[in-house]
Amino acid sequence: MRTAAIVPAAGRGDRLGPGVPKALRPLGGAPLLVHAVRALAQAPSVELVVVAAPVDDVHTVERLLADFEWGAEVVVVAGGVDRRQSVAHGLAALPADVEIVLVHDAARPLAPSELAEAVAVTVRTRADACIPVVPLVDTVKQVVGDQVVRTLDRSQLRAVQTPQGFRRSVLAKAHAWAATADPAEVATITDDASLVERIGGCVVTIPGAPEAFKVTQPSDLLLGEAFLTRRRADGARA
Ligand SMILES: Nc1ccn([C@@H]2O[C@H](COP(=O)(O)OP(=O)(O)OP(=O)(O)O)[C@@H](O)[C@H]2O)c(=O)n1
Ligand SMILES: C[C@](O)(CO)[C@H](O)COP(=O)(O)O
Repeated sequence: MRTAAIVPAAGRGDRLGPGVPKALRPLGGAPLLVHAVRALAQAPSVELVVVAAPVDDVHTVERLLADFEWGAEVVVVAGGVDRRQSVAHGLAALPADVEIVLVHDAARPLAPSELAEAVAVTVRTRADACIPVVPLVDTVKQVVGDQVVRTLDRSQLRAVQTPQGFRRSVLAKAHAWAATADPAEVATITDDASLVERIGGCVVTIPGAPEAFKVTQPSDLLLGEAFLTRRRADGARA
């Protein structure tokens, strides 16, 4: 089954602070987007990577990505006004013969290619949709204003990462629902798996990876540099 990956990369990175769009900010000497595309292209199942770039930066991103040998076809499309629409633009650009789709944030640059492959294999062999998850390490409370309403049972909660994987038909149906549903409801939905849940689809989980953390605020770049330093040291020893 032909597998492709969509990389939503059109966000501004407001929480990271002023600067170029987040996907183009450097980590260990290369833009976040380059790390993310490299990991996907190195996953054996992935034959095509579609990047949804900021509308004003499509040509910049095309030129940036053309400088590398990827081992998979890489194409760039214009992103949308939010993450969901960027993924929808990527979906619209997929060739008809793609049957499995990974969706992976450019903002998770260090997710291992082994994780992408594990997600793809899970969808190929036993699921309509698969997401990597990690347990919560903090106690979690529901709060209104500054008042605690209740403490949640964290043993049943998981933090969700990307790449998320889907049968293409299921992801397309979920996005078609979102395109016609109440915009207020859709605006509360923050990942593709939630869209699939919303149409009654079954989503399975596999263990995520610490390296698949999301770069959201400035301290996350420090964490990323530390992971890269360790990765390079491990590579030099091997
Ligand atoms: N219109 C948008 C908004 C977000 N994204 C992508 O969705 C992923 C997850 O979004 P997030 O981490 O929230 O990125 P930003 O929207 O850039 O961050 P912020 O909310 O701080 O501006 C990122 O890879 C981002 O580039 C996208 O493709 N198109
Ligand atoms: C898709 C995601 O990374 C899964 O955890 C997350 O929902 C993106 O959230 P953001 O607020 O758009 O960064």
